[in-house]
Amino acid sequence: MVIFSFSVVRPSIIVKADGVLPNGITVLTGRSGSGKSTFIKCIAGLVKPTTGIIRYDATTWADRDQKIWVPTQDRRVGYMPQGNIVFPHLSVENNIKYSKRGTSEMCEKLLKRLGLERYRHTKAGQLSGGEQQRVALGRALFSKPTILLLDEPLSALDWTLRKHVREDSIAIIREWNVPCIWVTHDESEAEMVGDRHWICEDGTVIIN
Ligand SMILES: Nc1ncnc2c1ncn2[C@@H]1O[C@H](COP(=O)(O)OP(=O)(O)OP(=O)(O)O)[C@@H](O)[C@H]1O
Repeated sequence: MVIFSFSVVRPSIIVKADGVLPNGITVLTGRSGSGKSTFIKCIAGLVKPTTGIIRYDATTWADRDQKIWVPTQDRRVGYMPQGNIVFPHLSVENNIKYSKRGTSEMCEKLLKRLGLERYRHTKAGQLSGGEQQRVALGRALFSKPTILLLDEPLSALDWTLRKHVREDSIAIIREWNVPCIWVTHDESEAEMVGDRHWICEDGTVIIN
């Protein structure tokens, strides 16, 4: 279980969060610039909080007072950033195996579950947007991460693809039973995706 109580001071905003991430899918919404990405980057180990702590079960990932900082590669988080989500010149299989943390068996299972078996040797850049999204999800799930952090996972897709990829992604996340934060600024998506809904308002993550 991830427990956090931290702040990040930015020139434009102070991002603050205090809570516990439960199992299931937690949707995080909020206006552009409200601090959503900064929040999940702190959990992922990509941004250092200015003050406070982040713990995963008995392990401290960050503690500013004690000067503890566990880098992202040692947290085993599945992080899917906004924007360019695949390595276009690598094959689908090598994209999924990029972290080298999982097993070949795990990769096979993901290729099958994500409907990507026939593309395993295809360069990821040659796939459609929805297929690339599934490759990125596979990469994030490879090695069964402790938590999954998805930053606007459907934003690159057109409306017709969104529904399909959204439903597929939710089903796979639930099957893999990994706690997930799903960031979106689309309110209708928020209603359809999560078990609970957190809101980021002017930097403060409001936990329900
Ligand atoms: N590395 C950085 N250095 C300084 N300021 C930053 C940095 N990263 C983000 N910020 C600022 O912090 C604020 C919050 O940014 P963040 O990306 O977390 O917002 P967001 O809610 O995810 O926005 P969006 O929905 O547009 O992606 C913004 O004002 C942004 O300009």
